[in-house]
Amino acid sequence: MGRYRVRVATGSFAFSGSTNQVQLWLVGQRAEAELGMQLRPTRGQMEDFEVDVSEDLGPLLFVKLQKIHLFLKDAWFCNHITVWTFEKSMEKEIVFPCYRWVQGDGIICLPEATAWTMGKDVQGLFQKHREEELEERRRLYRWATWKKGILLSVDAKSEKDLPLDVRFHENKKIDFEGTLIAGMTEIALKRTYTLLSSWSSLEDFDQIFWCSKNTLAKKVRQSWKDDDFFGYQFLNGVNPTVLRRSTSLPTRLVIPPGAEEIQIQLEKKLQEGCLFEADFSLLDGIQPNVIQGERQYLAAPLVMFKMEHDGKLLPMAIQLQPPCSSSPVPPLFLPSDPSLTWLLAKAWVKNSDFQLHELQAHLLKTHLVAEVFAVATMRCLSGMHPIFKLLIPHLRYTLEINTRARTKLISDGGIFDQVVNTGGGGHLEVLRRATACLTYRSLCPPDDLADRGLLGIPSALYVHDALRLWDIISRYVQGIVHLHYSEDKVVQNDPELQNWCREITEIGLHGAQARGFPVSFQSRADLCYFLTMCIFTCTVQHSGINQGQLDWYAWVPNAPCTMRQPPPTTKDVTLEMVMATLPNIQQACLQMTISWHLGRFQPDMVPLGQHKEEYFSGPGPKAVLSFFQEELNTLEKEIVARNKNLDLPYEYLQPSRIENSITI
Ligand SMILES: CC/C=C\C/C=C\C/C=C\C/C=C\C/C=C\CCCCCC(=O)O
Ligand SMILES: [Fe+2]
Repeated sequence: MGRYRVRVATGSFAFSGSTNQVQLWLVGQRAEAELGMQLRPTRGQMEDFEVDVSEDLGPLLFVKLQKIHLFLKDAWFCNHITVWTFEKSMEKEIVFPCYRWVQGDGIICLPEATAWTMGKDVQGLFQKHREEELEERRRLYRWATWKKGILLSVDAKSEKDLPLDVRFHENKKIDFEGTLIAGMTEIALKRTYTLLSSWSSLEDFDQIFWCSKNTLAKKVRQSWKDDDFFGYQFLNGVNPTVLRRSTSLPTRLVIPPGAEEIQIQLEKKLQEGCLFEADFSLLDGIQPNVIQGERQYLAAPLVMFKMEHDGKLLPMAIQLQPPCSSSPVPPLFLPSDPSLTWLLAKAWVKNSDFQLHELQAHLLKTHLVAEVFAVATMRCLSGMHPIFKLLIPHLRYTLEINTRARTKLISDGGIFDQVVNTGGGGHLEVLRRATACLTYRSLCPPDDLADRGLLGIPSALYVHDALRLWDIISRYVQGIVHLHYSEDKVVQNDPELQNWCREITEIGLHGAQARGFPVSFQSRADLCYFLTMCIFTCTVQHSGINQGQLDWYAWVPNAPCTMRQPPPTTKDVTLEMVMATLPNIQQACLQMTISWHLGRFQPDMVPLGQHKEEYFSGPGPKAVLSFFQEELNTLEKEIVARNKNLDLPYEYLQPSRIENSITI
């Protein structure tokens, strides 16, 4: 009974509006009313109207909507519906978030925005809605085993099989596909340009080093041979995930006869606590690719580093293959070796680092893990659930980019098969091995960085920024969790949440409880830690691992995607051997293009914490989000100020450059 003002907000990106008409209902605790109006939602518009309702609806619970079409079904992207009621001359605003496509002619039911756990709904007002919603979502988002031994993924053969709500919007799709076409055109031009020229010296890589490069890439081209630049990359480059402080000399480090001096030096550095290692044993025994009939080669190196007083990390020794009883002790390559020998040994390390970076750190530990969070969230948490509202902005576009990776990047005949030496199946085995040793601790920087002995190193900029961001995210998460869970018991008694946790660990992560992942949450603290890890992985960690592809991989000799000759077993290395080993022109061009495609700034990127969707209602969650944004802003300023004094600014974890979800 009374007058209602209704506002319908339509999305602003291409095709958000609809030529179809929309019918609305208001559903209250006592009755529901069909609003005798039909509107045609216009892109980017708020459409307001007032209606008089003769029945007493009671407190509003839902808005229902249905799209009516005559001929053409024209999807509509609804942002939200807002209703104002007038009671005792007081105006009350009630928001019904949608942020979804309204398709077909089914009726969609939008509950009011207040986040409710099931336990809070003592009258069971929303129970039926939640059950139906989750039943529908479980039908739409199904788990699939893409390859045995790898994390489960969403069931979609191509991006076209995905529900429209998780597809790229038109602008993102055009940008993604357009850039690929531009990249392929660039390769064709480079191939023509290099057709008649030789490919016999390192400087010949300059012939393709145009387009797809930037300031840092040019610096890499200048400095890639320097030992301190090589070491720097293990702290603050595209892959800061392999380095660890040594607590003893690695057992695989067998010292060959005549190299006893290096053992003394290593032991000294170990005593001083400044010996570090990067071990690529995970690659040992992986079958290398065969590209266009030519066998490629792989190594599984170990690099020992020392840290100088000024924070520089310098390589001391490189062993390219682990010792094996049937072969002579592998040589140790040293900075004192002939310059080309040492350079080739470092190039082998960087090729191995490329594999672990892209497959373990990037694909598995950000993209695929985030996909598990996304599928479990869609299957287990109602849109009314506070944790759904918290996480959903951090899951945008992840299912589509991962589906594209499975069809174009790591697929049969995909980019890995075409130009990477783990391609042709080895890359899947690396993913399997990395999955088998994926631990919860390794996804949580306070644990991971402590385990790797990397705390308290002033020159470790990734470490510094990652820990700051972890703390900021954890305060944000705590703010939201404490608003909705008054005590640990409420966490324990939340069936949707507990089911979500179990589905992630037992199903999506493939039985990861033995590796420390929880199967239930016993306290608010447990829950906050896990959610901090989820958001950190989907935002900070991915940005730290993804953006540098453009900078560090454009100059191909710095991180070759494949190696065409076996690793050296002696110190006699010639330029011919180096050039015959590094990628050929075609491989190098494709590496540059794909690195640019994946690492460049995304035009539609949403920075961390800056999403515009308002899933929550009320002042509490708004204040928590504002505080999060303030803290990010303060960190932004600190990082900018710090970077001003550095030769090589570390910008990947500057909050304005961190994307709110994994979209590329
Ligand atoms: C030379 C290869 C360089 C880097 C790529 C390696 C790993 C990246 C890891 C995750 C990226 C995730 C998703 C990317 C999705 C699709 C890429 C599409 C490439 C398509 C090329 C094409 O032929 O269409
Ligand atoms: Fe990525």
